[in-house]
Amino acid sequence: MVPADMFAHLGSTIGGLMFVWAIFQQYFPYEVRRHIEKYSQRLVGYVYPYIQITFNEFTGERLMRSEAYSAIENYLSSKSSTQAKRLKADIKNNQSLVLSMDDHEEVSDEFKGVKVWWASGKNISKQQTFSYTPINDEKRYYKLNFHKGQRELIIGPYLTHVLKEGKAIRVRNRQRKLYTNNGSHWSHVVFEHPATFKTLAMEPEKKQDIIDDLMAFSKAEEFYASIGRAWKRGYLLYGPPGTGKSTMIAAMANLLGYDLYDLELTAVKDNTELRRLLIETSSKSIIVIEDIDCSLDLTGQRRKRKEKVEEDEEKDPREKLAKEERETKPSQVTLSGLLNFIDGLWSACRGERLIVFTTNYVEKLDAALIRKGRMDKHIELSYCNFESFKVLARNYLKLEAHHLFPKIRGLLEQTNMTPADVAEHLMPKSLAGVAENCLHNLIQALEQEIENGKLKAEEEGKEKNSAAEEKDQDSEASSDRK
Ligand SMILES: Nc1ncnc2c1ncn2[C@@H]1O[C@H](COP(=O)(O)OP(=O)(O)OP(=O)(O)O)[C@@H](O)[C@H]1O
Ligand SMILES: [Mg+2]
Repeated sequence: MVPADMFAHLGSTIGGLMFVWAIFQQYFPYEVRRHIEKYSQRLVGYVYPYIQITFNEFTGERLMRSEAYSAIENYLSSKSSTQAKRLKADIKNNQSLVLSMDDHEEVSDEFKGVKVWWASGKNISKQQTFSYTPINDEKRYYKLNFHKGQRELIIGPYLTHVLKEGKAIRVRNRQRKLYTNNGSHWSHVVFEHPATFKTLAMEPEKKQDIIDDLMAFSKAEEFYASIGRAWKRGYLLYGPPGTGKSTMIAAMANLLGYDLYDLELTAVKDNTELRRLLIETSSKSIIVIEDIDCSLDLTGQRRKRKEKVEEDEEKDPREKLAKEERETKPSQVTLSGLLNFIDGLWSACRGERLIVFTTNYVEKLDAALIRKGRMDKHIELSYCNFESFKVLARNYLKLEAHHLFPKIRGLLEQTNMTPADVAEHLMPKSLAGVAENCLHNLIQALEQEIENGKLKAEEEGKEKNSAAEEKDQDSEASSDRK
């Protein structure tokens, strides 16, 4: 047969088939057609060894976006970017580019040595509706294909794994927020502090210990549930101003991917308001109360009460706290209110919460406030030592070692300078700032500090001497009078 004839033949065959199909559709009763489709699918089912699950984007009345669908989308995004040939790009949360596979793409995945395939697709519904706003009538879905021998593994553990991982990815990618309370309401801004534990200047072992503690906490949901405790942990950060307390809180939030709630106690009217604010905090958050010693003179309040109620010391401490609460003015947050919330309130709330207190004067704080169980971990941030200096030099000057380091080490041991001050001197003063100049600046400043320290000590010594002399003279005079 010549090619032209062949095409003519093929054309007429196709035409014939289409004609038969049209007749079939039009004249075969619906019932018969349905039966034929049903049995042909069953027949395919006997020979075709794969199982298919469909996850639609919208479930129910198309109002709710399926949680499973978005979890799968997140889960597949990393696989799509390496496997799929056609990708869709989108910027989510104003943050990073998120890639997902385009319609009718397929990617494979492996779970415990079993291979599965994911395909994306869409149905376009032909329904005609009239509306002022255009309705997107595309219904997207993901289809999961796997061998029927693996049914149990895939439907059980694998799908659980996909959904859990997908949700975790969403949490990691979400945009985090910094909340501050404006009276009794939280308002928020996007949290984008760049601090990390890597750039935080402190002794490496101490730093690692804190990181381990945080990571263990964030993974300990089951443990906390099993011992019957609320999933929370309290940190107390203390040290002089400029030693990195606020910086460390930002680093914690960045490490764990938590939101930050900066609670300004002085702006809270009373305990009811405090309770409302705390209940409104979401899970995966760090609640920060800065300068706890300055907030509302909490310690003073308690001490005064203590003196008053000294006589009924043997009574139940809970009663004492309640009494104290009654006695204080209604327009104030009390220490007992705060303690109660830290202790008990969150048992009723799901999800993990860190609560961080900072102070410059740990010795001023009431022992009840910082006992273990309330503040589980006490972290001291202190003056800059050589280990911390090395971190700063690495951050600011990209220096690992330098011939001036030993000298700086010696000077740091003789004086107290905060990391904030050291960092200030390592800041290049001009764009062309040379590392060596910065180090010289620092050395100068340190020597100046040491000099100042000596002068101060001398003066204090003199004052002491003269005071002692005066005292001597006074006592001599009084003994003379006698
Ligand atoms: N340990 C540190 N590591 C890195 N940078 C630090 C450190 N300590 C201080 N800094 C720098 O100094 C600045 C001030 O530090 P920060 O605000 O964290 O101090 P603070 O301890 O919270 O002080 P305050 O008690 O006054 O609130 C920060 O911007 C940071 O750049
Ligand atoms: Mg601070």
